[in-house]
Amino acid sequence: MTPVRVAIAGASGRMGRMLIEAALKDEGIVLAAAFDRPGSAFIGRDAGEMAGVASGVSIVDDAATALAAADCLIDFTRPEGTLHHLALARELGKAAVIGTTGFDAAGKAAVAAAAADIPVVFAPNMAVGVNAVFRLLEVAARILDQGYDVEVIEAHHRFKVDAPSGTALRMGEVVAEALGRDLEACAIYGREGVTGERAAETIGFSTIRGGDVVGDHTVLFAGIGERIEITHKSGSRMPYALGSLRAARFLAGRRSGLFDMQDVLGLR
Ligand SMILES: NC(=O)C1=CN([C@@H]2O[C@H](COP(=O)(O)OP(=O)(O)OC[C@H]3O[C@@H](n4cnc5c(N)ncnc54)[C@H](OP(=O)(O)O)[C@@H]3O)[C@@H](O)[C@H]2O)C=CC1
Ligand SMILES: O=C(O)C1=N[C@H](C(=O)O)C[C@H](O)C1
Repeated sequence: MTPVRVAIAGASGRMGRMLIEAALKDEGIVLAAAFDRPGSAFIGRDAGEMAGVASGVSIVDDAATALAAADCLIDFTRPEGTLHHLALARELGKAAVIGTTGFDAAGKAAVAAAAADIPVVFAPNMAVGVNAVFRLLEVAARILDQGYDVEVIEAHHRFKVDAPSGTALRMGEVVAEALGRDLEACAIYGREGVTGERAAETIGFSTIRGGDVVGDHTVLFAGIGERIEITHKSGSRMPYALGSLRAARFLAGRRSGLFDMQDVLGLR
């Protein structure tokens, strides 16, 4: 199969570096370009430098030039950056894999609109294990639909800027959907003061931030006399990177459409 040429946004970021390392080891992928924001101290440096490899690809600051050299954008930056890069990908007719989290409703709608013209994988977590957990949660929620309080607890490193994590929110959506609830109406984000007793239909979210925690997620189903916890713990960012490259290969040859990792993994 022809290798997929990828352009990696946010090349010097935690995920950007991991994606570059993974792309350089993957025979089905060509690192066509890596880019960062204008003014970044990393512009002009070899993209493989941080992985200890000479890639021959310099980090550039011109997203359009980077995308022109590629088949697929891979973007783990911030919502405003991603939407800018996605608009360029749309103009140039390139595919996009988006891992960025923290979008508001308008941002999500903009991603969906772009997918009318180009193929897009948009997922808050690219790791295979987390996507397996989404399915386990569906099953658990259907069985534990009476008498169990649902709480989503997540922990991440001190540098993370959005909360709850995109993964925690998706876990809440999966459980809410399985229980026939509307997450927007039933979510409780943190508690403080005299809150009163817990309302049965709510889904609670708790966020921990500290140190270098890569990403831990637990969904707790708490009943009277027993508790069930479904937990995923990330020990490395590599599973996110490998899932993203799998997503880039999945998009090859597709003309348009909005997909997530459940599609990529054939779990629908
Ligand atoms: N879907 C998934 O599987 C995963 C998703 N994520 C998500 O990916 C995103 C990035 O995470 P992480 O790599 O840890 O973050 P980092 O802060 O380490 O990296 C972000 C990168 O994006 C760049 N950037 C920031 N803002 C903009 C902008 N407005 N325009 C262009 N580039 C920008 C940064 O450049 P600069 O340094 O100049 O600011 C940096 O290179 C987050 O939303 C996170 O939640 C993370 C892991 C897995
Ligand atoms: O910012 C991170 O690090 C992560 N973000 C994603 C999220 O918000 O769910 C995925 C993973 O948990 C790591």
